[in-house]
Amino acid sequence: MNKPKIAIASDHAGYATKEELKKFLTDLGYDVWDFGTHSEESVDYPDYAHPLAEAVEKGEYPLGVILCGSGNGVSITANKHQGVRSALCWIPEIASLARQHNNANVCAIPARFVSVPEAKSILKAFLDAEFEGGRHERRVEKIPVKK
Ligand SMILES: O=C(CO)[C@H](O)[C@H](O)[C@H](O)COP(=O)(O)O
Repeated sequence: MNKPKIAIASDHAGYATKEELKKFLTDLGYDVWDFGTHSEESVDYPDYAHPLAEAVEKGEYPLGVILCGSGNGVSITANKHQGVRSALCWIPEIASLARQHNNANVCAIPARFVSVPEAKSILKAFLDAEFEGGRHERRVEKIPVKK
């Protein structure tokens, strides 16, 4: 089966883990695009989370991975985009549920609170899970704010 293209981004707090996850994903056969940042120099997470979320929103990437210290800054930013469902994933079980029940398309990882091996396990769980549909489909369809 073809593996989906994956977008990845972080701020400075997530940079080191992002680099490890890029290698991990590439070794698993995924086609990965890095939206930055490209060093540990202090940056502002929206400058990286918005471009990734725009690309996911446009359908250029079906899935994204974003990292910052807590995972909250990047996730809050990404969720401002219609069609993006970013979930804060700190253990593999939550990552699986984010796909199975919420059809999350962006996995937000708190880089200052998980080790690199934990981050890999979280991401693998996210990627291996599938949306279950059914009652969850009805709920996910109710998420967007109706104008
Ligand atoms: O936005 C965040 C909090 O939700 C991220 O964890 C950032 O990475 C963090 O705020 C960066 O903090 P720093 O003190 O500027 O390194």
